[in-house]
Amino acid sequence: MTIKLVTATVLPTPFAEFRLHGFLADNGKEHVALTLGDVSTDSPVLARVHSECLTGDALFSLRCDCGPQLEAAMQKIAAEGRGIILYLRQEGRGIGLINKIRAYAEQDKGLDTVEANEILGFLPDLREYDVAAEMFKQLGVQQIRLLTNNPRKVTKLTDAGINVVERVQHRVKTSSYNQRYLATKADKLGHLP
Ligand SMILES: Nc1nc2c(ncn2[C@@H]2O[C@H](COP(=O)(O)OP(=O)(O)OP(=O)(O)O)[C@@H](O)[C@H]2O)c(=O)[nH]1
Ligand SMILES: [Zn+2]
Repeated sequence: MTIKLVTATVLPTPFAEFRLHGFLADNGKEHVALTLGDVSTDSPVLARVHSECLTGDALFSLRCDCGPQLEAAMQKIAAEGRGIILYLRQEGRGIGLINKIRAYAEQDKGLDTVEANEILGFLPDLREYDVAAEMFKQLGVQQIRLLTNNPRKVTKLTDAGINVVERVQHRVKTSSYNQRYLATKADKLGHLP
């Protein structure tokens, strides 16, 4: 897998004026990184590795906690004045948008998120993080403090060669709609409460 940093620009947001870096991978996928401040010094950088969730990030879905997690990451980084968000295009834990909608339809019939993936013939989580390691490297990021509740993500990023020096809890408010989704993450996917 090779990925190239193609271009960068300023991205003003309600939280801070970030820098937006556009990457193109050799499989045609386009990924982005948002940075604030100088992330290339050796002091550990507050970081979020966020997997695309169109429904949660853009359509305000209450089925998951992705949108509020993205917003909270931007706020926390703005408050520190330094940090990075990798926005990776691995929708639906890697199964893609249409398959995620299929999985939601199975969940409507009573399955949990893991069972729904399995009935469609997918492993529960197909995400890969080599691309993240390469993006951090190209932006000069040496050590990160990772915003996540997912210890498997820490392991996978470490295996991909990223120096995760700290896990920073990244819990957001829950609702009645995403309670089962969060419970399944804790029970079956090893997420911390
Ligand atoms: N297959 C599938 N993917 C889902 C479902 N709900 C959310 N997702 C995807 O899950 C991804 C986010 O992963 P999560 O498991 O919520 O969280 P995480 O990134 O592992 O851990 P955190 O860092 O704590 O957020 C996004 O790509 C979502 O599109 C679902 O029901 N089925
Ligand atoms: Zn989501």
